[in-house]
Amino acid sequence: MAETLSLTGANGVSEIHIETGLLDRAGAVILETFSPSRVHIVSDSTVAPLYLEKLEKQFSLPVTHTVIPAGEEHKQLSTVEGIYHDLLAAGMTRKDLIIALGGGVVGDITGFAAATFLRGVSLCQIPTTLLAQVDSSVGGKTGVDLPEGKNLVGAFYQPRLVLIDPNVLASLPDSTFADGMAEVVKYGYISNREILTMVSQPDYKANIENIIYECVKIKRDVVAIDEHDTGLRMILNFGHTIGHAAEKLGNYTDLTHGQAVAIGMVAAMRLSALLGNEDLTAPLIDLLKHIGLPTELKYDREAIFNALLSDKKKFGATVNFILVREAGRAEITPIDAEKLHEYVLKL
Ligand SMILES: NC(=O)c1ccc[n+]([C@@H]2O[C@H](COP(=O)([O-])OP(=O)(O)OC[C@H]3O[C@@H](n4cnc5c(N)ncnc54)[C@H](O)[C@@H]3O)[C@@H](O)[C@H]2O)c1
Ligand SMILES: O=C(O)C(=O)C[C@@H](O)[C@H](O)[C@H](O)COP(=O)(O)O
Ligand SMILES: [Zn+2]
Repeated sequence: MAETLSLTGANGVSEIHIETGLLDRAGAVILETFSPSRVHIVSDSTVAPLYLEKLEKQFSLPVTHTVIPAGEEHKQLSTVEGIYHDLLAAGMTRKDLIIALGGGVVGDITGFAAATFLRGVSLCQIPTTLLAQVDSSVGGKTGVDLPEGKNLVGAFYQPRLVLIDPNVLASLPDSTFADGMAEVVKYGYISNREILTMVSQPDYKANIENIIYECVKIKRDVVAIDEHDTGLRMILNFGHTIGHAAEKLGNYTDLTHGQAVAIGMVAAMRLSALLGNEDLTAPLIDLLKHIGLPTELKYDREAIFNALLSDKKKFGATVNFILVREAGRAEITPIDAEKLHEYVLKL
C-alpha cells in the first residue's frame, strides 16, 4: 500500500505519505522535500536502538541526534531545553531540518522544539507508534505537559512532511499497539462508524494499514477546516477531557494516553446518558475490552472535576464537552462548569 494525503494549513502544505517499508527509503523522500545543510534527529531510548541508525545512514550530509528518555513523564520543558542545547552544539540553522523519530511523546516534544528553536525550523515527523501514525504526527499540535495539566504549553506547528511506515509497528508491545487503537476507536465514534466495524473483526490487526489511512484522512479533513482548534477540531478531543484529567492525577505514569482516552470515552458516554441521551456505553465498553483497553475511571470524582478545569476547551465558566449521541457523529456541547460538576460526581 502507498498513499499520499495533503493537508493545506495557514503556512503551507503538509504531505503525509503512508507506505509499507517507507523508513527504508526515508532519506531520499526527505531530500525531495527539504534542502538542509544538516539534519538533527530526535528519538527516544526505546526507538533509537531500533531505528535511528537505519535512518541516519541514509543521509550523506551531517546528521546529529538527541535521544531522550522514553515515557510521558519526560514530556516536559526541561527535555525541550536539552534538545535546544544539542541543536546549538550541532550548529543547526534556520535552513536545516529537525526529524522526530518516535511515538507521540517524541513527536510532541520535537515539534515544540522545532516551532520555537530560532523561532521555527523545518520539521519532518516519522511516527513509530500506532497512536502517532493515526493521530499525533498529523495536524501540528505540539507541546509538553506541566504538573498542573496535560499539554498546557505548546504551539501549532505543522510538519512539512509526515512519513508513516506500518512496518515499524511490528516491534510495538501489544499494550502500546492497543493505546493507538483507543484513538482509532475515537475516530470511529466521532466521524466514521465503518472504522468501528473494521475494529470489531477478530483479525483487525491484519487490516491496520487501511485503518491508519481512514484515521489520517479524518484528521486531515478536520484540521484542514479548523487548524487552530477554535471549532470543529474540538471533536478530536472526544474522551480527552476526563482522559487528560486522569493522566494528570496519575502523574503521567499510571495511565498511558491511549488508556486514559479509552477510560475518558466511556466516561463521556456515561455523561451523555446522564444528560438524557441514548446510552451508548455498553457497545463502547465491549469494543475497548476486545482491544485490551481499560474502561473504568478509578480516580476520585471531585479530583477529576478539579483537574478537568484546566482543559483547553474551557471558556469562562463553560466547558465545551464532546458528546457522541450516535456512532459516527460528534457534537460539541457547552456545559456550565457547575452542572458539569454535578454530572462528574455521578460518573
Ligand atoms: N499532537 C497530537 O495531536 C497528539 C495526538 C494524540 C496524542 N498525542 C500525545 O502523544 C503521546 C502518546 O503517544 P504514544 O502513545 O506514541 O506514546 P510514546 O511516545 O510514549 O510511545 C509509547 C512507547 O512505545 C515506545 N515505542 C515507540 N515506537 C516504538 C516501536 N516502533 N517499537 C517499540 N517501541 C516503540 C516508546 O519508546 C514508548 O516507550 C501523549 O503525550 C499524547 O498527549 C498528541
Ligand atoms: O489533534 C487534536 O486536535 C486532538 O485533540 C488529538 C488528540 O488525540 C491529542 O491527544 C491532542 O494532543 C489533545 O490536544 P489538547 O489540545 O486537548 O491538549
Ligand atoms: Zn489523544
